[in-house]
Amino acid sequence: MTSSAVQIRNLVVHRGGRPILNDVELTVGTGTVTGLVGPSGSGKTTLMRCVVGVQKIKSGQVTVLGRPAGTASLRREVAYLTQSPSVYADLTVQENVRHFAALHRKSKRDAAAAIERVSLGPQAKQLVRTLSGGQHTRANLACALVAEPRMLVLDEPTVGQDPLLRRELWEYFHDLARVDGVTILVSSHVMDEAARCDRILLMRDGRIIADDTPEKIRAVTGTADLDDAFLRLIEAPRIIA
Ligand SMILES: Nc1ncnc2c1ncn2[C@@H]1O[C@H](COP(=O)(O)OP(=O)(O)OP(=O)(O)O)[C@@H](O)[C@H]1O
Repeated sequence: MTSSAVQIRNLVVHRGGRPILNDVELTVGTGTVTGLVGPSGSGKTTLMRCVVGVQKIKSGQVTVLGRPAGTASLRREVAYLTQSPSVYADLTVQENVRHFAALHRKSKRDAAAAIERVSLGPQAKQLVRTLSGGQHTRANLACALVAEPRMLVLDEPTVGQDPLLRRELWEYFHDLARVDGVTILVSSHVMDEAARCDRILLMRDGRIIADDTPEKIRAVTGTADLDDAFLRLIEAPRIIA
């Protein structure tokens, strides 16, 4: 039986007095990898913040793993990787990951495994502030992974990563989904990454304007290339409600 990890109904969010999400409806199946794409400012981060439960909403419902988003018990089950890394700059990678491991009652071995997962073994004893941008993001990811969350919400996790690491991270995300049933919601600006998702949500002006598999999105727009497909959808005449 496929259950849903996320259910969003009639979600409206205003920020700075302006509507940012407009009546978003969404169901995300458990153990799937869903990609969130769309122009800068279209509302991807805001939608992810709603799922994590850190965004004030104007109206609607957001249910995550059967509970209202933001419920205290979800903090251990939903990990959120933001665009601004939240690891401690003056601690080493290992100290950071061990700290998050302890918060989630995980062992030092779990911490070491998470560090290996993101290929930071050689930098384990390095202070976070001396890491490169891509390494910094991976240190943050290791801190999220060590909790073994049931849901991972990742805001552009592969920014600054080289192609080999990007591929490894995506393979790992898919393993987590398929093998462990982890639900993954991930934003990206890179279309070849979006193509790796089971399903793509394309946002424009705070609405989901396309929601399908990469193959179907290509077919519907009559293009072989996802970049072109998205441009066609983004540039299509706006629907007047
Ligand atoms: N604190 C805030 N106050 C007012 N407006 C905000 C605030 N945070 C975000 N916004 C606005 O909300 C809109 C959506 O922002 P959001 O960060 O969700 O977009 P995004 O699709 O994730 O963009 P990007 O791809 O550039 O990260 C933008 O127009 C942004 O300027």
